[in-house]
Amino acid sequence: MCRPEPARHCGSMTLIEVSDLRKSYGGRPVVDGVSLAVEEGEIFGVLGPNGAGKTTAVESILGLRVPDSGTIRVCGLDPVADRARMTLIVGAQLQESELQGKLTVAESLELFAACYPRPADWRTLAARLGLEEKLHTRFAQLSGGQKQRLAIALALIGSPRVVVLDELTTGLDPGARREVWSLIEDVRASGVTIILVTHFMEEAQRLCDRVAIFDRGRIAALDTPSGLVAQSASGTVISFTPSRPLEEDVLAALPGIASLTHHDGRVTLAGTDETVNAVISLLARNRVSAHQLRVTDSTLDDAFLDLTGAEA
Ligand SMILES: Nc1ncnc2c1ncn2[C@@H]1O[C@H](COP(=O)(O)OP(=O)(O)OP(=O)(O)O)[C@@H](O)[C@H]1O
Repeated sequence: MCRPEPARHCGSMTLIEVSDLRKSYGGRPVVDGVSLAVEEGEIFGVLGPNGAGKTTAVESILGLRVPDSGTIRVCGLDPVADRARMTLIVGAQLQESELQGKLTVAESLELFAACYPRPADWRTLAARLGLEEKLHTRFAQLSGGQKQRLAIALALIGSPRVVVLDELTTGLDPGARREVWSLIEDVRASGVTIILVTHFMEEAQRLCDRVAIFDRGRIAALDTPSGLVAQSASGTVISFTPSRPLEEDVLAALPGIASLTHHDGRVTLAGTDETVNAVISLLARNRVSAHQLRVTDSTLDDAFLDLTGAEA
């Protein structure tokens, strides 16, 4: 069995291996041949539009759903056949986790700690997650952010080697979301491998070492956040209002150009760095000045949109 190891060894060892995973509901494939590998110590992001199969895939990795076919190994264990040993290695915060409303934070932590042979010290964990002041508050009285912190604490109580966080920050205000992000970074720094299912591009960009973009049950792309952005068809966008009109066919022939639009006298071109340089030379050659010149790089949002056709 894998033993917990405190240091971060990103890329040193494959901890989770999924090969050709398939799952259908009512004859409709919702996970359709997914293969991926998660390395020890990384934060692996799972993104995708609603219904793309993210939760089905992740809950299959946890052994909570039985795949139709394919293989999954977590630290060498089969999540379904080795369910008991899996629970000692993997912690999870799942979508819409709810606790009995009358349980206090301390009671919940104590109760969950009692389920594991080598639990983390729940008081230390509560302090680390900023729940010290709330130990005697009932679950029903906690704010959304405090409930999420408790969910992270409960996912970590068994000293897991891998933790799965599904839509951890949905429903949180931007301040609470940022606080949870730094908690996740602390958890990663302590050597825990994290699978993070999220709808927030900023969250994925900030936290994830690699991201799999799911679309209709398949992985549409798998790369680092910056690798995905580089794959985006939008590339670099330059927009400006020229002091006098430029010839359409000259603009359309610029190197690396992916798209050209005009709106209210404003020209917008998507392309590459080469396109931007060519636009600047063209303007200079023709003694045309550019008002409100803006150059922006595409973001993970653009990559998501290009790859799935859906708004993040
Ligand atoms: N137990 C089930 N029975 C029938 N259909 C299901 C079941 N679980 C999921 N589905 C269907 O499978 C598809 C994928 O669902 P899943 O929850 O895995 O998607 P998701 O990518 O996590 O979506 P979201 O971002 O909305 O959480 C959806 O169309 C869903 O309705």
